[in-house]
Amino acid sequence: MSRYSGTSDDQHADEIGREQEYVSMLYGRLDRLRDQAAQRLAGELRSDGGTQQARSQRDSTIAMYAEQVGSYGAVENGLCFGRLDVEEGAPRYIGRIGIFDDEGEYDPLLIDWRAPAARSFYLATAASPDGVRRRRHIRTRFRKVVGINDEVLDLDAARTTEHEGLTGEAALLAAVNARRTGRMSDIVQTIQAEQDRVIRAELPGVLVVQGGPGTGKTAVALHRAAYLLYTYRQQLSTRGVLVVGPNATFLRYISQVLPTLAETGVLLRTLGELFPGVKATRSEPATVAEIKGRPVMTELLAAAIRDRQQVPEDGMDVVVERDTLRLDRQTVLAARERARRSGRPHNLAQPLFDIEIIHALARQVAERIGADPLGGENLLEEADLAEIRRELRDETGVQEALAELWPVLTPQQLLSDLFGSADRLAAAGAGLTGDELTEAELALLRRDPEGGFSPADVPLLDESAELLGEDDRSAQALVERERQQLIEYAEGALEIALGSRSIDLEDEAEGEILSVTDLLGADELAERQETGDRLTTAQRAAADRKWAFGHIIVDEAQELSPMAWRLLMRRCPSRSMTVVGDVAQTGALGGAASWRQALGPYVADRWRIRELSVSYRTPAEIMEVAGRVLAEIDPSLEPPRAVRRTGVPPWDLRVEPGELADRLVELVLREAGTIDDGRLGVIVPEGLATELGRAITDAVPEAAIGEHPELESQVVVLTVPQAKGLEFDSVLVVEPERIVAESPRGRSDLYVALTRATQRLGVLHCDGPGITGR
Ligand SMILES: Nc1ncnc2c1ncn2[C@@H]1O[C@H](COP(=O)(O)OP(=O)(O)OP(=O)(O)O)[C@@H](O)[C@H]1O
Repeated sequence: MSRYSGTSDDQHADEIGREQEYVSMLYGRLDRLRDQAAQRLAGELRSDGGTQQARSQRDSTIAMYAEQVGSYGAVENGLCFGRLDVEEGAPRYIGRIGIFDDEGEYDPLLIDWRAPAARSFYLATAASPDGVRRRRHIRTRFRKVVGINDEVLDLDAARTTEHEGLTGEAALLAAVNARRTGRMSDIVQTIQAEQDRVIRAELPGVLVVQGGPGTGKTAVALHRAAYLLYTYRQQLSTRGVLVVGPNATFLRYISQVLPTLAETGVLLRTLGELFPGVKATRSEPATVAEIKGRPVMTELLAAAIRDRQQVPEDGMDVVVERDTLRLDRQTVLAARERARRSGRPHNLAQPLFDIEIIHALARQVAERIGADPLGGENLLEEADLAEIRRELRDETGVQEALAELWPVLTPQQLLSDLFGSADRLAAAGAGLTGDELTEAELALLRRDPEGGFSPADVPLLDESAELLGEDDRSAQALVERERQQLIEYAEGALEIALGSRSIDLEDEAEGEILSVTDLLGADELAERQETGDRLTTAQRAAADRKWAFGHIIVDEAQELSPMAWRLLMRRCPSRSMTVVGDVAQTGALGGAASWRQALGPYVADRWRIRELSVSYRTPAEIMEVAGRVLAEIDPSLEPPRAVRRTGVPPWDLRVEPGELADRLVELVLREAGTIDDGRLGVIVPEGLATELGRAITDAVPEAAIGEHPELESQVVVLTVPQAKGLEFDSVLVVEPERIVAESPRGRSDLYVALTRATQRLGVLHCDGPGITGR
């Protein structure tokens, strides 16, 4: 399909020289743009805000310039990476951002890779050149052009191609063979056609991107976020984009990609971070997490809430001053029915319950103190009754009774109380059938109330918040009080102003009130307003449980439980989502067996799927080994096609159990020596992680181990759940059979472990036949 143009060394050097001139000119423009933005930012920061409205505008201007300064800095490396020579018109230079000539006709000097005019850079082929004669990849280091690769698109070349379907083959192979750094890089220079179609798919609806390991799902998902923000900026800048990843280590691994694409406003979160105010770090067995992920949990939580709406068998006494009032069972039952019938969530129905109980108690008091000694009607009037009710509300005994019968609950309280008590669990689970949740499973949920929450608790907290209803009356009351204060202030000032001027209040009052409040705006109210305004969309979204995102991207989505999907769907009422994963790599017990099963409850069959078929990470030699494991998981699944061979076959080494640690250390040292400044991943069974980690750090002190290993270290020791989504130049897999035995979905975990290497794979095992065949 393509051919590299044959040029002499001199011609090549000339070409590089010419491109250098152009690229230098672009960097000059970039510097000017950055300086301008920095100056404007400094100017805005120096100016005082003026009116409240002006301050708010100034804040968004400051945020805009600050973002511009940041993104002009972030695109420094590889600013311009491509050039298209077309049949008609001047060559088009393609880069990370768009830059225009600010003199004359305002021509594009550099076209943003996301713009329609850049698209043929990724799609044009010899068979379908789309007006393109030549595609050039420009390689730069810092600001220096260090190489160019040309493809001339003509049909003759199409017949001689080796790697069918690849665009920018030389640049692509250079990228996939490059040493890893411990941080994911962007792929903007070498996006392939099947990936481009995913990245540029339209915004609405749920798009599933299914693909085997190393097919670029994560890379594509992040580039799609950048593309959507560019193309639908208006729509998405106010609602924001959320990217959900499997764990904190993975999010750190991908965190550089969007900034280098000049996008800083995307919120990256694990599922465990999606309930503001809760840090879900508690660990728990996979079996417990699986139970918590089942849809039946909604019923369990609803029952747990109903169980908190108490009706004492024998009624209860309420001590008020020196008197004892009686709440009989019937009265409490009637109050509960009333409150439940309102259909409001628990916390919002509480005031109704409260009113019923207070009325019943007030009637008792009235009967005692207002009874007519002559046997006539009660002597108290409605105003007296109202006073009695007011006083009752302030009584500690009444408040305690109300809190016992119908407590206002936070989601955290509800869950801690439920899981902390066998009795509460039994009461909540009483109405469920054994098919939904067995007694033994229910008992597994029991835990120490101390110790915080686990990631699998987060969807349950969210569900509880929905079922309980958030009692934002106090927040609303505060806002209302502030508003009233503002009006009173303004009215007071207006009176003074009016006293000294004779104007017609009818005509002028409204405008006058505004200007007076403006004058008073430098007080604390305005300050509070200012802090609110300065938050970015991502920050506001992170702090707000009910935030509705404009688009959600879910990576490693196969791991999500049904309860996790419920949470995400709540955060995305528009159902504009990109769901990225591989059902063959599902590790979590409660994860998806199919996309239909995961998404069906929310969008029925209104979702579309795109498949990625080429693995850019895993070389053919390693893919053959991994493919055999995949066939054991499901013979109908096809492994992705590897983009290259490395000529380095994967190997097995059988060792005696007593010498595993020593031999592993030897191999770590050997492998580290073969990959220069690349990265070595050692993937171990969970049960051996501490012991082997210690043996390795004794020999290589800078090796990274533990719960959040530093991926930039040359040697990193991890378990399979930690290694998900990551990659290393060389990988050592230790005791594969133990990895299989230990994990809930054994073979899938082994498949993940075997597909983490970009170059070299070795397997160490104590028993069994080995898995690489060498
Ligand atoms: N078009 C491309 N050009 C250059 N490199 C690419 C391209 N596509 C993918 N890669 C590289 O391939 C590697 C694997 O990509 P990525 O991690 O996105 O795959 P994945 O499908 O998410 O894998 P997994 O399912 O194993 O997590 C990354 O190093 C990525 O940069």
